[in-house]
Amino acid sequence: MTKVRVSELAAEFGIGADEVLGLLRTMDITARNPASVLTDDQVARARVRWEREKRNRTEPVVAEKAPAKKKAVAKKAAETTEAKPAAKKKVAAKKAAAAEPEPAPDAGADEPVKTTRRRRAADVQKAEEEAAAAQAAAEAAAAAAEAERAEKAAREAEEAAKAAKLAEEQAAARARADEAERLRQAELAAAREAAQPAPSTPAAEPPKAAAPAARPAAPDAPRPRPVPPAPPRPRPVSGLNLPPRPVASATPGGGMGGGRRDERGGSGGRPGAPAGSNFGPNATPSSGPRRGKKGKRVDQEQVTANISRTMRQMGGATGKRRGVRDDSAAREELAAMRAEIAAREKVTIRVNEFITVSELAESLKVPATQIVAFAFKHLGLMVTINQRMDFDQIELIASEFGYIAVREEDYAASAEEDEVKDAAEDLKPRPPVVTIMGHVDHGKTSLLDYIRKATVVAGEAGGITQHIGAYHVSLPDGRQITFLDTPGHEAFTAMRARGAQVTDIVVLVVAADDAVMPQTIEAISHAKNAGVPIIVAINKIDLPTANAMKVRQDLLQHGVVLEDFGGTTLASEISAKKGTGVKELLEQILLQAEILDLKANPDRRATGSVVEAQLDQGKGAVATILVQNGTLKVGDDFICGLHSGRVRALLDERGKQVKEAGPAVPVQVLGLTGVPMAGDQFIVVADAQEAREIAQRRERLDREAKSRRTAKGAVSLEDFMASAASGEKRQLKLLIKADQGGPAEALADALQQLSNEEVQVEVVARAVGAVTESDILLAKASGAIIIGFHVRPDTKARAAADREGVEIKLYRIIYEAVADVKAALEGLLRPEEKEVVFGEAEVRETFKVPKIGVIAGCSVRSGVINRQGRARVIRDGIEVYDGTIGSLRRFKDDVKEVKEGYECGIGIENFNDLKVGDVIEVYRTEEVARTLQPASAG
Ligand SMILES: Nc1nc2c(ncn2[C@@H]2O[C@H](COP(=O)(O)OP(=O)(O)OP(=O)(O)O)[C@@H](O)[C@H]2O)c(=O)[nH]1
Repeated sequence: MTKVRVSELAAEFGIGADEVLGLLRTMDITARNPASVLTDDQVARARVRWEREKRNRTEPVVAEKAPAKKKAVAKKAAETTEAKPAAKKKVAAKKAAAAEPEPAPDAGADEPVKTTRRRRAADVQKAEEEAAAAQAAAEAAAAAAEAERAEKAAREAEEAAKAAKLAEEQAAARARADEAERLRQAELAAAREAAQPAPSTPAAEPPKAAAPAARPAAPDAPRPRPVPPAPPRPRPVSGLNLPPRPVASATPGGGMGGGRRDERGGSGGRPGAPAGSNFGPNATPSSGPRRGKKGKRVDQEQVTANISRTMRQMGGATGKRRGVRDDSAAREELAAMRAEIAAREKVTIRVNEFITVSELAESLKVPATQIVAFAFKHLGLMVTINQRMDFDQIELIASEFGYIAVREEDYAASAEEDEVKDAAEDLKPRPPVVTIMGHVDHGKTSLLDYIRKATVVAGEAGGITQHIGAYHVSLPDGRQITFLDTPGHEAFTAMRARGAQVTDIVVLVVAADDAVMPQTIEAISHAKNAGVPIIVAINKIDLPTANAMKVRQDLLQHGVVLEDFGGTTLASEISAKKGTGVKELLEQILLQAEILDLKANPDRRATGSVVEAQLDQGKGAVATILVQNGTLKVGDDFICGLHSGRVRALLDERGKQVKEAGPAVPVQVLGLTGVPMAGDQFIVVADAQEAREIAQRRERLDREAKSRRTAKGAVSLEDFMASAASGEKRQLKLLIKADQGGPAEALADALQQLSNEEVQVEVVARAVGAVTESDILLAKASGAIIIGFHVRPDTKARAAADREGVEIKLYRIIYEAVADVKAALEGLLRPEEKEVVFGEAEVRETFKVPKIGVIAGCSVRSGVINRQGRARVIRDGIEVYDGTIGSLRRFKDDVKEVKEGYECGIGIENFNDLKVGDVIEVYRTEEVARTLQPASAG
């Protein structure tokens, strides 16, 4: 970890250390003084925040320029009218007042004005009352003359408009739209003014803060007599928080600007366009229900709505007198806007939050390595190619590469379902939902297993037998906790990526004989980003090398302040192996849950999230749903991701049928029309027809979104050869998985060295472990081929590879892998040896048979175990032996084959190290004549 002090960060940002300390405070990062040392994670977060802060700071500056310009225009208009008869001057002053942007505190209001405003604040109430009285009295007197005056004022306003013509021409098309609206407001204001009493009352005196633009028109010019110094703006309007009409007239483009003001970095911005739409009280309302917190993202609908509103406004303001000229102005305006939208569309990328670096790279059409380098250099973030990023980071990176990132909702799910708010009295306490995270081998699985076994209530038939991705346990006192049985951050982020925030508490497992490791840090930042409290489980304290204090101190370095150090994070010292301290850990979880005051309403239609889903040969599509609110019952119609259905049956984690499941209870749901994705929302609806319609709509939206994405197809070595033969310069991307780190590196090096001027080998990722589904997805996204060395794909990965068309090449000798890739590079691929897997059996028990060796009592998981085939033994996804079957028996009989679902005894020739849990895969190899396939498109 590099040490970065606050003062160094301040120097890097070019601001004071105090300011950095302030920034850190807003991010809940404790740093006492400029010499305080920050962790890498904190530095990275501070950089991201500062980048955002910097942008926010620069935007108002740009915005302020426009008001200044407007002010000048208004002043000019006022000055022009100054020379004209006095009656006109009044209108000009009025107009100038109307044209003056709202002197919002951030719009650069000068200090005296502020002081005046403060001084007057106390008088406001009184003045208001007086003004109201005066206005009421005057209204009666002025009513008769009102119509005549209004007409006159309208004529004057037209004159004023002519006077402002010069200014209008200088302004851009947008300014013209503003002007039209301003004119309309001027007419209204003039009419209103006509109804006001002529003499100034204390209340009628315009406050300087409210109408500063009136001043340039008034000060030195001798006031022409016939017209009394009529108040440009009546005080009641400005003094109170009433809808500030004249100010509103100053920024009719606020709405327009709302849709256009995202021109960060100047993209698409036109000179003279009033960028000032992000100031003034009406700027925000006019920007509509914008998603996201910053309100500066492009919103196509918003822009379109603004165009039509501008058209309406222009039509309303022009009337017959200005019809012809403004019609063409409107057309011009519209054409300019359309061009602008089209230009912006070109640099707009639509992304789902939490897309991976490689997906982002694909959208930005740059190599992923550039993004990795940029994130490291400028944001201080160490990202890997398949790491997911949050929207702020995506937005920053996209803007660096000249794109505007727009958040794309998955299937606009929320808009469709009516959000029923629960009354406080309907809410009842619910169990907490816990996810266990931590570094590899720190003991997550062991802890989950121990809890699962230890907390099974005595007498519960069979205990927890099914792995359904989640289970809930009852403590002796009846309190319950739900555990998501998918340890690791991937499941957590994958669910968050789809908008499902199901976890209430994260248990962070750190091995006491190790230290805080990269994945521990990652887990901390995942939990913090999601705003989920952490409980630390310091594991393996039974080991003599355990040093719990070191773990505590390490965690402090990473912003996790345990209770012992005066923080709020709870921690337990446990041994997942022996069960020591696990009870205390569960107590802490329940304590934390009490603090969180978790509640849900069980008496409503259920909503939940998909934890896991798969296609079961017997049951069809099956999904584990964690009910988040309401109660799910058999027979309920529902919509789930892109699918709909009716609950046919509900199964709990013991495989038992249940009739219903309440909040925070996980259940397996049967009756889906398709397999949803983890994190998909599950919503019970009143009407089956409605569910089907929503599902169809979502499917269409999903298809559209998919086709928008520039998906790259999967490649195979054959494809690569074909294109190599056609003479294209190509890149062969590889994803390497090996049983150990050393061979992975060695293989990567050896393969990369095959690159030459015409062809290049790029290793997109190398890692240790079995080939998993996420490897397939990464390979698909980056157009890579998977090279497995001494590892096997699991069943899910194999299915995914078939589905996605990703090629997996498995090797046991580095030389063979290198030779194959080399042959592919040279366009000389040897006939392919294709492997056909007959079936898989899982070892349930082992027996030592004298003179024969170890026989494994197995259950055939899939396919057929065939005596003729070769057998390989797989332990934890890693191949440990490859040989032939020595004996295959069912009961006492030797058999040729055993089918799925049956039990049998298997002996492997010359291999006695079979263990419970091993998988025996039986296969045969075939030599297949190589065919060149056309490149498949995604
Ligand atoms: N001595 C001791 N060993 C433990 C304890 N908890 C886990 N282990 C061992 O640590 C190793 C890793 O434990 P796992 O539970 O598989 O760790 P994990 O974090 O789930 O690992 P991954 O699934 O690979 O991420 C296993 O060999 C466990 O037996 C413990 O409390 N004490």
